Amino acid sequence: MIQSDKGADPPDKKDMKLSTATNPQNGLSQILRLVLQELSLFYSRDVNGVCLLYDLLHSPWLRALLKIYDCLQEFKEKKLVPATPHAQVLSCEALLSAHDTIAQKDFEPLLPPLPDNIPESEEAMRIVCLVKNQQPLGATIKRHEMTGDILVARVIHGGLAERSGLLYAGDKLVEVNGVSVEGLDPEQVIHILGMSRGTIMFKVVPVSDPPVNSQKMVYVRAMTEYWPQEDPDIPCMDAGLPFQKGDILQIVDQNDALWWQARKISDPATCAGLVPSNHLLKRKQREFWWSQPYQPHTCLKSTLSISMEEEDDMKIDEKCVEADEETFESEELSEDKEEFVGYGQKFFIAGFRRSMRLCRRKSHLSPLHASVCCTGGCYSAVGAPYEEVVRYQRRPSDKYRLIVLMGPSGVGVNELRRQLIEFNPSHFQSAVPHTTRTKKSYEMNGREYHYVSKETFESLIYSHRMLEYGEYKGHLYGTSVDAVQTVLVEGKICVMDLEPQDIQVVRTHELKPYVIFIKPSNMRCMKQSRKNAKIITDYYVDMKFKDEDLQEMENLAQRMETQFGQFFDHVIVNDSLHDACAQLLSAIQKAQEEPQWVPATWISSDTET
Ligand SMILES: Nc1ncnc2c1ncn2[C@@H]1O[C@H](COP(=O)(O)OP(=O)(O)OP(=O)(O)O)[C@@H](O)[C@H]1O
Repeated sequence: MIQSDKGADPPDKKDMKLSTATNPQNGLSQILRLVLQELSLFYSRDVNGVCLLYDLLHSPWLRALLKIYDCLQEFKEKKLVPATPHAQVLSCEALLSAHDTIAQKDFEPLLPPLPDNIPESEEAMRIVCLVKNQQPLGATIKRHEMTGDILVARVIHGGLAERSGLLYAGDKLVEVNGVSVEGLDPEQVIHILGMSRGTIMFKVVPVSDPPVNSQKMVYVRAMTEYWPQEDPDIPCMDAGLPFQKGDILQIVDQNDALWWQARKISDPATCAGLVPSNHLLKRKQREFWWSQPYQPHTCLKSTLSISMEEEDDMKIDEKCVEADEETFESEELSEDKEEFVGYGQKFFIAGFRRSMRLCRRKSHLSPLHASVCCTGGCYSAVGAPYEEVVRYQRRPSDKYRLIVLMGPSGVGVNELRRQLIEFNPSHFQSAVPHTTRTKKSYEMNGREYHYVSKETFESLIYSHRMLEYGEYKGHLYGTSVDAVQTVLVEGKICVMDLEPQDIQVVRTHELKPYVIFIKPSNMRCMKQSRKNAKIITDYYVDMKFKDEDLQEMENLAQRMETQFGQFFDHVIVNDSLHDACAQLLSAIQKAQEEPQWVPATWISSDTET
């Protein structure tokens, strides 16, 4: 304890030396020495508290501490050198030799030698303990048809069993939690497993050649949907992976010819699930197709172009009858009058002929057209169920990807396209369509249309150079690949609208289309947002949308999504025009600048050329 002692001797000079004996550069000792000197002047005068402070600073423990401090300081300033010149080499060698001694040591338990009289049929067993948590074990079992053995049928990628690295497809199950599975049905074994809590112990006879998955990862786009709950053939319903049209799947295992293992890229953390192989799904599609009542050309094209064409005719008549006074005042659109919507703008925009889409839908389907279109329309019924895809990032030197807009008539495809081009005409452009009708006095070849003969037009169709076309009032109209290429070669983004059944024609490595589906929002919102919008038909302009028109638009949008949803890269709901435009701009930018999934054939074709 440190105490103040008024009767203590006055400070003597020897003590001071102790402090000065320390390194003169040592600031701490120097300060202490000066403080003590100062205090000593007041010591004899017994100024309040001075004795206490003096004794404190003069105490032996403080001086001892200072001594230690000084020694350390001295030691710090000395440069340390190894005891021997080869100390570093020696220490390295010592470390390596320690490592070798430990590494050579056999840590396996010493087992007694095997007895000589083991029967040859005796099988090696493996005991596997898995701790069951919330997730499934990730393995399926089956009974061997001949022997009745219970075997591990497959181990699901990313599941508990696979992560343990101890269970393989083909392993024979002998016991589960000490219960022999001999003679049991797989369902009974599943029941035992279901009742188990915590750690589950399997006794298995390991398969002689554990399967090795050497296949490369493949990514596919699902061209159809699949619901394991509705598939009586799936080996294990719980292990099934449901998917919808357009989902991108990572195929992680194709060892089984019938059932692959896959994961959705939108959900990479989950363990894989069972999906039918390409071959099996194709067979299922075919069986389903044949089981349906006969419908000549079930594709959307036929319903739109033949039956809907007639429906549309009727509806237009009805609309004429039901139209209110305001509508009756609208003028009939003569062929010569403002045929091009493009003329009303600040500058001329090609490819915006009034009712261009309507004319395509209402056109009488020529036999030529019917024969070509059906391949695309019927494709989804029995086409490839999976399409291999790869990530594609457009390089700055590459041409822009073609932007395709599609949606039910009246949803606003043309409005959005027009707004986009008006927003930046030097960046976005439409392709100039072809026609077989004669040029009018105010038109220019290559501006409104490319005016060609019927023979030329038909040869373009037969050589697959027409992306879409239709017949209207005896004339052919359409957009060619070359017209689109002209825009792309100029370094601009070509934006075109297309009927869904023509989609296969544009899906080429040459154009690498990015398809945006424009969708109506719900009826309530549509009624509100289309309050002042006008339907443009080839009979009347300025006719308001009626509830039936909006309902028809919604129904058609649903049919398009059901039948062609797998081809849509992006979906925009056109409720507020301003928001839809903003979304369109951002989607187009992403399509051109960010990596996207595209058919693998588009990229391999690139390398070939
Ligand atoms: N979000 C919207 N809000 C209000 N009106 C809209 C909206 N989108 C489009 N419209 C209007 O709806 C009408 C039909 O649009 P548009 O002509 O673009 O349809 P479309 O999809 O091209 O169909 P079609 O090819 O049959 O003409 C136009 O008058 C357009 O201005």
